Amino acid sequence: MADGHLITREIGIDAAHRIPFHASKCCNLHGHRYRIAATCSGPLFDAGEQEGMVLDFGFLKAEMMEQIDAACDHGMMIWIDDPWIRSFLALPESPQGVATLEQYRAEMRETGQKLIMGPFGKTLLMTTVPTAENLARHWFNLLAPRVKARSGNQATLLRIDVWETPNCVATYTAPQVNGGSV
Ligand SMILES: Nc1nc2c(c(=O)[nH]1)N=C([C@H](O)[C@H](O)COP(=O)(O)OP(=O)(O)OP(=O)(O)O)CN2
Repeated sequence: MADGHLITREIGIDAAHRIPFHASKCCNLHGHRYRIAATCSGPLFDAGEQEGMVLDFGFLKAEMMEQIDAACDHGMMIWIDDPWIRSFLALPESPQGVATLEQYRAEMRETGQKLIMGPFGKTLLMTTVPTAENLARHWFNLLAPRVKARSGNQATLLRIDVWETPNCVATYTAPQVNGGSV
């Protein structure tokens, strides 16, 4: 970690989700005010508009809004294998319904998500159950290359913190911070 500098930017979104196999209330479709914080490290720019910065907070916000807010705010985040998926998407139990789901799955392979306007409005289909842990890892994977690109490869996304309630936070950290190999 170069020079000891860390920066953190936070955004908030309102979104609905459900945890299908949760034994208690969380299997119901319900909403949260999520708080999401992205922390980056890197050397300080020594010239130009970002002189003295790891990465302009404005650039980090713009990327978080594009990657997270645009896809999720005031929408539903639904697991593509949720047992209720056909109801959420109003898909018939027919070969055509099965084909539509297969098509979505194929389109989700690269990014782990697909945004659609479904019968209930903005719907983000996800390849994992939308727990706070999975959301933290998913958003980390989307943002990490954007942080690199915005900083000319100088800054590194270190962690994403996702508060599902004011009292519950899940954190995903970069592999080297976890002690694994990069
Ligand atoms: N490790 C995780 N545990 C739970 C998750 C999760 O994503 N990761 N999610 C849920 C539910 O979505 C639920 O909405 C939150 O659960 P809970 O903390 O029980 O909800 P409260 O309303 O009681 O939260 P307060 O902070 O006390 O208001 C469940 N578990």
